[in-house]
Amino acid sequence: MTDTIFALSSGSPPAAIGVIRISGPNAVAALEQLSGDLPEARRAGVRNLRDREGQVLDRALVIWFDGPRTATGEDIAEIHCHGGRAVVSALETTLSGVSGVRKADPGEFTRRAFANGVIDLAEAEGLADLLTAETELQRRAAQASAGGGLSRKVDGWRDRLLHLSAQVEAALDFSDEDDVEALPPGFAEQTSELAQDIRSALNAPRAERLRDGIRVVLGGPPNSGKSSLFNALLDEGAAIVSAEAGTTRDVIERPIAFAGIPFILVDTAGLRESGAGEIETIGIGRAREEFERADIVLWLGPEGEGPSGSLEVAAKSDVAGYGKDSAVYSVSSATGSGVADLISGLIDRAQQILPKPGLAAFNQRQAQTLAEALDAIEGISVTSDTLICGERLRLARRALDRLLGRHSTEDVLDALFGRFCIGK
Ligand SMILES: Nc1nc2c(ncn2[C@@H]2O[C@H](COP(=O)(O)OP(=O)(O)OP(=O)(O)O)[C@@H](O)[C@H]2O)c(=O)[nH]1
Ligand SMILES: [K+]
Ligand SMILES: [Mg+2]
Repeated sequence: MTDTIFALSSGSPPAAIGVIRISGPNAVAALEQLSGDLPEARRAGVRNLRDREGQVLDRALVIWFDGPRTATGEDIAEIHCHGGRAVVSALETTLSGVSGVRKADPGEFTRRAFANGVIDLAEAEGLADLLTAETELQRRAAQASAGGGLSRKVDGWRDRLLHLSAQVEAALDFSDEDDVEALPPGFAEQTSELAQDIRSALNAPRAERLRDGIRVVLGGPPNSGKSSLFNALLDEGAAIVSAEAGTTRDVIERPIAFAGIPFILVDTAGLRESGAGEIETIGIGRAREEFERADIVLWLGPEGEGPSGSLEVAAKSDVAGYGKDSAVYSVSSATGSGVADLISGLIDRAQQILPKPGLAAFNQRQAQTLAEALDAIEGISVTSDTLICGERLRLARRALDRLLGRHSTEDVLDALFGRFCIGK
């Protein structure tokens, strides 16, 4: 029989309330051992919870849900107790003493939900992202995946593949009669439309872009005002600023959200050909590496001398700076003027790079399986052998099934569910 698992699903104690979740065949019996009797299913009730000696451990709200119409697909019981460390620990000890009941591994509740078909793999991934979401944009994208938006899209493609397969089957059935395996008119078009839809989804930004944030690297010669601008954008004194050329020698990065969009600001050592000491020279090498990794480079140096594609910023606008004609942004970290405009500019750029707000975006793993599906579909042409068409459609469908976790391997599952904390 399946183990019954439990865990503190709320934040770590001490807290006002602690929620202990129990899931599995013995969940309801385990709760009843502590509470003596139970309210009706799906109705909350207040009960004294006792240990095996009959000592009252806490007076708490209890509720239970009969499976399979639950979050895990199993029977679930919940204890909403006082969130003190000792209260929670006494209840956990008592629960551990109930036979067939043990503490849950990280992500085990969600893994059961997946195993019992309550959610598919794409929804589980969305849920993992939702729990780690730190900005509004991350939350909305994760919500869309967790809510099944992405799965519905993939299911739609899968239905279209099934429809195409049916046409191939029909063509094969008739083929002995006149030796012509004619695919119906429209087959080629439907196939290429489907390929086009999947291709455009693949060309859209990946979900990881949202998770990792947009990397904005500040570059320029020593003393061009990079660290000062870095601090002004962060609104804190994270980086050392001084009149001495070569103040910043290492790469400093800080995450920040503008308009709910996650950014990583990166301050670098000023670039110079000579006069730099050993440590600064290493820093300059690192700065150049950062330019390669950057999504956006803000160039504070002389016009046209920055890495290609960088945004020209005229810094120190309160005093004579480089006086760049082509500077898109003119800022003064000393007075703050132009900083808000620069931030809006960063937001605009980020929106072009990131998935559209509220739309579920495919992550790297999902994109990989989508690319396999696309590859199989692209190999189909009207001139191909009908049997080969059928096989390719089947391969494409298998890839989409893997995306949704219908044929997932243990390592994929371990990697995903390991991302969850205990209690989820
Ligand atoms: N007036 C004025 N001075 C500024 C402004 N920004 C920076 N400075 C001054 O310029 C000098 C260099 O500033 P930093 O921010 O350290 O320059 P940096 O580019 O980080 O320099 P390195 O780390 O050495 O490469 C300091 O004395 C700052 O006070 C500004 O907007 N206006
Ligand atoms: K400096
Ligand atoms: Mg600096």
